[in-house]
Amino acid sequence: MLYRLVLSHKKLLILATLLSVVSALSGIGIISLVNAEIENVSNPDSDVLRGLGIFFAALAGFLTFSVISQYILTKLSVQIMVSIRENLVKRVLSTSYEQIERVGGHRIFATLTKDIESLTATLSAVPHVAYNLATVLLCFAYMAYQSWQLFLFVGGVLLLAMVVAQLLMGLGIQRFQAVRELDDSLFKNFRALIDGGKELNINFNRKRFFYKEVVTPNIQEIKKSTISAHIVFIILSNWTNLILFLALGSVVFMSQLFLSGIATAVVVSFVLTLVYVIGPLTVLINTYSVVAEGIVSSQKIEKLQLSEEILTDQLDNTLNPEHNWQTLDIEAIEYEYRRDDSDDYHFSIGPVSTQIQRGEIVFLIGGNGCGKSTFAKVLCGLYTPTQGRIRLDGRDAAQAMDWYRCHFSTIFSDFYLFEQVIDANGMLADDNKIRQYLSKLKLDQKVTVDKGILSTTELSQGQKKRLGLLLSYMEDTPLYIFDEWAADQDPYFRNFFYRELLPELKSLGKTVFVISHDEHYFSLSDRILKFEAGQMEDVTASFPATPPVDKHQPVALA
Ligand SMILES: Nc1ncnc2c1ncn2[C@@H]1O[C@H](COP(=O)(O)OP(=O)(O)OP(=O)(O)O)[C@@H](O)[C@H]1O
Repeated sequence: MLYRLVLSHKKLLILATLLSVVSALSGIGIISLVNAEIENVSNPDSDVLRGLGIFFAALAGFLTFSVISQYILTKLSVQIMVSIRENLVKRVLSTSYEQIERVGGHRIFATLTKDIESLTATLSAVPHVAYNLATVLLCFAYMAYQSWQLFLFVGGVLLLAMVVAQLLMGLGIQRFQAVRELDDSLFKNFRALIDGGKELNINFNRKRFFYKEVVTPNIQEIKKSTISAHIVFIILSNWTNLILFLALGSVVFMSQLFLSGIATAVVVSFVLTLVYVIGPLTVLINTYSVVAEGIVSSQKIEKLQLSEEILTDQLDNTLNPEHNWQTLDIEAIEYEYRRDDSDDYHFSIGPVSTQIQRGEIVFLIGGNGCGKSTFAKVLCGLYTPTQGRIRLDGRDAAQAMDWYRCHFSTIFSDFYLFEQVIDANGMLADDNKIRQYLSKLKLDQKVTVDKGILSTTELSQGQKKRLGLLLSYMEDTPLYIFDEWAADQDPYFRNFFYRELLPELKSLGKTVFVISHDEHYFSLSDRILKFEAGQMEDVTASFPATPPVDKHQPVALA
């Protein structure tokens, strides 16, 4: 991923690197000028003013090209950072719900925070790496030009440094990988800290246990692993510094011992260039650990198996469902939760076959854990059937999954309430219409709306579900799935749901799947599908369609 991102900005990168080379050349020009002028110090005939003029021209060139190249490279690193963020969000949006559920929300969250941060730091270092690498390489080229024999010697010493550095880098990456795995557990614990706030607050012993036995060991382990990873890079950095000083001293001593014919000016020039190169080399070495963390993050992102196929173009258009569909064929569908090696138990449903007509109210019933919600998730396309297929008016859902899914509006038990109310065209919905439904659902005293944005979603569980219903209404899809919607409602709204809402949706030609344990209302449905241990049976005939007498008055629809 790192590589792909850098490549996608290659034009700007090449331009900035070329400018870096020019700026580094100016730096070397200054050194060679100073070097030449050292020889003129004791020469009374030298043209000092000319030398000074060239010196200032080189300084101006150095400053101009350095500033321009670093400006372009910094701009580039910001662009790359924006690309990483957009790319990851699009990849998560393009990934199936099934895969996200399998990977675990905490891992995705860790990637969206931790890995984005590491990758951004790594890619922000690219400009500095390009600039300093260009300087280092040009300095080496300059040294080789001055004396290839002396350069061969310095090159040999630096090669030794690089081999050791490579080994240390591999070890450092391994240790950062271990830290990154521990970060996933930390994010899981952070999630428990927030989501389990009630339980932790009420039970002191659980709070103590969570802190002492769960979070603290996790944090301590991360501390140990992080230090052990950084030690590698500290050794690496000091090793390279040592080698540089070794090269510096060796140039002086080796030239005396083995290259006695070499001019003092060449040795001085080597020393000056090596001293100059220490700065850029130190910057390069210091970015090692940042680059290592970026590599680990990049590998981690690949492991999540997020979708590669990004919805770039599709996100510019809205999808329109077929409101006048007639039949939904469910043909021998089966679904099996992917086996976890550590888990002996796994659940599967099916084969399930049935045909649903437009405008039917279908109840999905059965005991806890028998597969109703699993079936509903397959039905609306959140899960891909492991066998069988679903056809809407003959069109295979698997061939146009996004289009198929947009026919459904769902409220599952772990639903999320967005503050933005979206209409059938995917635009912010009309305030007057929203207010009408807020009043109908008796939420107008609690929630207001302004330009399609709700004032709050902080409500009681039952109220939240009513607000969820409002969002579903406004989406105006042809099919609805309500997973035990009425379970949290008082008798008034439960009655409203079964006796007013469902008939109203039916009269509009909507098809509604209702997961319910409210036996009292089963007879209000057109079809009843009963689940038992993942198997489905049509039991409509067992529930005669005679509405029971209810003591609660139906709610008057606005
Ligand atoms: N994400 C998952 N991964 C693995 N197994 C799961 C997952 N979600 C549910 N299951 C298993 O599938 C089985 C059926 O769950 P499902 O939620 O479909 O039941 P249900 O009929 O809707 O139950 P309830 O009435 O309690 O809501 C359960 O035994 C559960 O352990």
